[in-house]
This record gives sequence, structure tokens and C-alpha cells, in this order.
Amino acid sequence: MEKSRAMKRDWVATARTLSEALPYLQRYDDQIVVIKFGGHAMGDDEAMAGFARDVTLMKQCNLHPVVVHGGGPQIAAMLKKLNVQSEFVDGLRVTDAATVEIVEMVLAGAINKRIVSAINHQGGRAVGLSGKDANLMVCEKLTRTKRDPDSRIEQALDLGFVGQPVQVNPGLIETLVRAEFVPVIAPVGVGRGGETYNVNADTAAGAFAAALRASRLLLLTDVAGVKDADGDVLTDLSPEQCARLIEEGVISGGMIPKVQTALDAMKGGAGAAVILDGRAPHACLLELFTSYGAGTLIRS
Ligand SMILES: Nc1ncnc2c1ncn2[C@@H]1O[C@H](COP(=O)(O)OP(=O)(O)O)[C@@H](O)[C@H]1O
Ligand SMILES: CC(=O)N[C@@H](CCC(=O)OP(=O)(O)O)C(=O)O
Repeated sequence: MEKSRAMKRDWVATARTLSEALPYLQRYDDQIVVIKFGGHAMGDDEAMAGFARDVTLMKQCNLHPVVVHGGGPQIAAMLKKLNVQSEFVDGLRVTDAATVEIVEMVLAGAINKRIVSAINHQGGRAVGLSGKDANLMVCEKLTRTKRDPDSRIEQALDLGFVGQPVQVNPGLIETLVRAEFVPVIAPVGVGRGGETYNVNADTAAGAFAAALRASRLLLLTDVAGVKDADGDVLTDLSPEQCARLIEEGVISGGMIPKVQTALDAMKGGAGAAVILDGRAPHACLLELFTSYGAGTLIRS
């Protein structure tokens, strides 16, 4: 008797949570949400299954998820296995001709199909693509310079086949979304001469979020959100606050391009961006469908 009463209380709480989701389901009805699923956020098979289930639930609720995935740690493991050295400049992998082949194999092959299978296993209809399909993401070679500390002269850095998206053609994605599919996109771009480019997955996700005028860009990473100088997660940030935190050095390392991607995507047409911990169970659902949210919301 005692036990069944306690169970009933749990059911009521569950029903209340479902009921509280109504305004959020209405807000995101027929909206596109781009989700960047980073290599660190992927975790084991159970975490992958949880992510796939949440994505399938979103689609079932008539919210249109578009997944852009990374795979940095998985590329690193494959390069190590094949004895290929790799280095990073400003968080970007210097990518020579041999490396770009391995990057494409890992991202557009193994990881892309793992995510597609996981979503389809949950009853979704995922379709795996890379930026090469239908010229989805046309790139130019990324140019970077570095100031020599002694002469103060800017020197050009050659990162090889690292691409900067210059044109996103989202037509195929829009067609798939309307036909009830879930696009899963590997951040491999195509050059105007047909060459292959390795694109940072945050950058690729931001470019798609802007081109698709997504109502949200969710950047799943391995920290709870953007933290202040005391290490506390900030729930809301404006572009001005982001600029100040970068200037003060509170936002540093890999978080700088992530925040920059969020700001660029918003400038390009996305509604708002959220940086959140992809390893936390149901992170996307909590962010989209509850009043608590998760992570750091960046909006104007
Ligand atoms: N203010 C900050 N708040 C949160 N994380 C920060 C901050 N400044 C720097 N970081 C670092 O940024 C990292 C996230 O960037 P990165 O490792 O490139 O993520 P991913 O591999 O998911 O793309 C965090 O793990 C953290 O070490
Ligand atoms: C140019 C560049 O650095 N490309 C990245 C692409 C994958 C990526 O960004 O994956 P995560 O999001 O898991 O880090 C790389 O080669 O690692």
C-alpha cells in the first residue's frame, strides 16, 4: 500500500513534467534546431543511445533536429593507430593530404554511420551526409597568420586542407527535414576544385544553423556551460558580455571558437545558441522542453 502510494506520487510528478513541456512544444513546433554533437560528448554506446532517443523524440514532437557531429578524439585515435603525427594551431588540426583522407574516413564513415544507426535503432529516420553531398558546404582554404613576437611581422601559417565554409547550400537539408528525415552531417567540406576540406565541427554547425535560420544552435561539449572567473556556470550571456569575458581571459582555449561560432551563427540568422554538457543525460530535452534549461544561453 505504502509503496503504491509513493509510486503514484512519482507518476504524478512525471505527468506534471510532461504537461509543463506544452509551451515549449508549441514554441518549437516546426522549427529547426541544429545540434553539434562533439567527439567528447559522444561517450559510450549507452550515451549514444540516449542521445539518439532524445533526437528521435524531438522529431516525433515536430521539432526538426539537424545533427552536425565532430569526432576529434576518434580522429586522434585513428591517426595514432596508423602512426601519423598530428598537431593543432589555435584549436585546428593541421591537415595534410594523408591526414585529410583519414579525417574523412573517420568522420563521414565510421562516426557518421554510428550516429545514423543509433537514431534509426530508436525508430527515427536518419540520413548520413557530409558537406560534399549536393555541395552542402563549399569551402575555401582557411588562412591564418601569426605575429612574430620579435619583428612583429604577420607570418602566414599553412594549415593544409583545413576549410572555411564560404557557401552553405541547405536545399537538400530542407527537403529531408520536410520529408521527416533527420539529417546527420559530417564536417567535411568540398572546395571549388572538388578537393576535400577538414572543417572544425563547431564552425560547420554554426554555418548550417545560420543558413537554415535555425531557432536554436545547441553546442554539446564536455563542460556544463560557460563559466565565470569563480568557475560558476553562467545561465545567460549577451554578445557584449561574451566579448568582455574573452577580453578578460575568463573564456579561453577551445571555448573561444565555440562562443565565436555562437555569435557568428546568430549574426547569420540563427535565433540563439546554447553551450551545454552533452554527457549529461537528456541534456537536449532539458534545455528545450523545461523551464530550467541547461548550460549557457547566448542571445542578443
Ligand atoms: N570560461 C570557460 N567556461 C567553460 N569552459 C572553458 C572556459 N574557458 C575555457 N574553457 C575550456 O573549453 C573547453 C571546451 O572546448 P573544447 O575542448 O574545444 O570542446 P569540444 O571538444 O567539445 O569542441 C572546456 O573543456 C574548458 O576546458
Ligand atoms: C580542422 C579541425 O580541427 N577539424 C576537426 C574536425 C572534428 C571536430 O571538430 O571534432 P570535435 O568537435 O569532436 O572536436 C579535427 O580534425 O579534429
